[in-house]
Amino acid sequence: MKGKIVKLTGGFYYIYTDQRIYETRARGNFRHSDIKPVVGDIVEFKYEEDKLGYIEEVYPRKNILKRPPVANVDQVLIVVPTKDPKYNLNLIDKMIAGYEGKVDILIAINKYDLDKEEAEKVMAIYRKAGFKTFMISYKFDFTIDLLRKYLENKTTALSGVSAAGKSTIASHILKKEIQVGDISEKTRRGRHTTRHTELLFGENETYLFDTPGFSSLDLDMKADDLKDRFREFKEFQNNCQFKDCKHINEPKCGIKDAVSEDEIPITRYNNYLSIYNELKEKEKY
Ligand SMILES: Nc1nc2c(ncn2[C@@H]2O[C@H](COP(=O)(O)OP(=O)(O)OP(=O)(O)O)[C@@H](O)[C@H]2O)c(=O)[nH]1
Ligand SMILES: [Zn+2]
Repeated sequence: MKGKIVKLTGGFYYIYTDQRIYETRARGNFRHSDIKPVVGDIVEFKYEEDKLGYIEEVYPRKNILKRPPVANVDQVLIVVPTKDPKYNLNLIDKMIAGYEGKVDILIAINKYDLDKEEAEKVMAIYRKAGFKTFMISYKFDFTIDLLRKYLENKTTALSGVSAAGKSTIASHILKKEIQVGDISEKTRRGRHTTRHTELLFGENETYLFDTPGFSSLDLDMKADDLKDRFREFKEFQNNCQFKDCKHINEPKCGIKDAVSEDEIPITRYNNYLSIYNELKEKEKY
């Protein structure tokens, strides 16, 4: 049978086909190959009534993301919490660099009810950098209604730190109940955390991957390629004196000029430098 993996938990895959979910274990070809089925994969599987099924084959993927580990995605929605926990722009820019060129990116500044001014500040940075950016809160329906339009007829992976509000957003977008965490006042950490990735769906062909949060990220790329993962650099790089300008120490750099003229957000440029250095450091070993 052919179906789509909608959930992976405890070594079992849950496969959806013909209005039914089948439980299987990954087996066969996979044991010794480096293809590991992930949520979102279209697979061929065997199943007999009252027996655990198994996956035989993974169909070619449109794409696959490392973080979160999902396949066949149209876009990612990066969820940035305004507060509780406060956003980390360095991590956001790293996430963006990881996705850029692979999959479309949307950004949602969440929990803006907690500090509207702060949320507007962050939104301005990403709008200026050229991203479709939303300011949302489940407390204001119209913000969710607007976002929903951009998620219809698409498969979207939610991505963001723990307690950013991914499950809350999924639940309001899909108008379904999904267990979400309480912020524990003491630790400021989400108490219920999503531990597995699951593909959820709602009206108008809206598919969402709710995924576990993460707090750090290892980028898999060369430091010298990082500049191509900052989309707003493109417009200004022709002003650089050197064709292979890294926009760091070179004289007459179009990117540095754009930063000082406030055409490129300074936080984006500073994070470019720090991620660049981190990648260079890794290349030494
Ligand atoms: N004030 C406010 N709180 C929110 C908002 N969205 C989510 N929260 C709260 O933030 C906490 C964490 O939300 P979750 O939806 O569990 O976060 P998550 O990103 O799914 O977290 P993980 O599953 O751990 O990755 C919960 O207590 C939510 O009620 C919002 O728009 N405003
Ligand atoms: Zn330059």
